Amino acid sequence: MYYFISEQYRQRSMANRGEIFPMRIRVIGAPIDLGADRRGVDIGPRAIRYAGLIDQLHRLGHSVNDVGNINIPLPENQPTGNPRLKYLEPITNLAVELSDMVSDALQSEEFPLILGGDHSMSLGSISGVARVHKDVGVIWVDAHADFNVEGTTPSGNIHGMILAALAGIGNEHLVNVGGWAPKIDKNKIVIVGARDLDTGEQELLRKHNIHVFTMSDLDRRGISYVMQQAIEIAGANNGPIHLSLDMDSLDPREAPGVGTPVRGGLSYREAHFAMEMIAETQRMVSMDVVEVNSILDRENTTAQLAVELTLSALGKKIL
Ligand SMILES: NC(=[NH2+])NCCC[C@H](N)C(=O)O
Ligand SMILES: [Mn+2]
Ligand SMILES: [Mn+2]
Repeated sequence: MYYFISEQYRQRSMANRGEIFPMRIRVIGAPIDLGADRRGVDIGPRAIRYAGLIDQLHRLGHSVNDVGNINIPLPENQPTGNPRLKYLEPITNLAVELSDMVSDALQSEEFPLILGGDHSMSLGSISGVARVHKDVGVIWVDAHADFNVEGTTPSGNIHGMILAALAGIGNEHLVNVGGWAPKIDKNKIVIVGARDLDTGEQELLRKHNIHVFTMSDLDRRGISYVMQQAIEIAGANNGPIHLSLDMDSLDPREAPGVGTPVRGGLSYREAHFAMEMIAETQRMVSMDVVEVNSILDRENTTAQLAVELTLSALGKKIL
């Protein structure tokens, strides 16, 4: 079975050598940092644009509609609320707004590219995609699983709970954002690059049989095998795929500008190849790039890498 699919990919990528599939891309900035402890991811969308995102997408042959950033309230002006679910209210408010923006982009036949911000913004982006593509699967590339709930979180930071919420697990306000749940079929969720899971989170992942490819799996099987499997699971029956790229999936030597760095991550080439494989499928319908923390970054390196990886995911090839 998987030989058949890999043969298909091979032929498709051969056929497209040197050409890209031109798309209309709608760029949406979600400079939220309420889901994480470290201030600095709120500059992420600006840093990614500054690193040349729009211009390079144009050069690749795409057309781009950059609608700017969503307004996010400052943490200083917000009550923290429940310490196990910090800033729940403004985070769910943003999710509703972003969800509308993302489904609107898709209805206008534009590809939503959402720039974070911390990973809590994916509650909105993925809800918006799932409203239009009911069968969408998610490839979550991350050092973390973001599968905590109120009772397992070590930090109270909601960015560590978002994937569980999308699968219908956790606090009802997070789970039912927009008035419906679950957003994603948990059998179509795949985590790639995991290496820092909390104890209660591990139990939840096992209990719900979530597909997780850890860094050990990657060492054992290689990025090509892992991504092939990830694409088959998230994109079952040739279905649509959403990619959520947390920049802390990369090794901190490549991506120092993230709030929660963990050693032993994806290499530069592994990350690019993963993106290239997703591009080859031509089934990605939307993408998030999150957790670029400019205060911790070195000369915008992480934002530049975010741009490079986005280009690979959107069709850039070496030859
Ligand atoms: N999107 C992220 N960077 N998440 C980090 C989560 C870290 C930790 N597991 C927590 O729940 O607090
Ligand atoms: Mn994350
Ligand atoms: Mn992470």
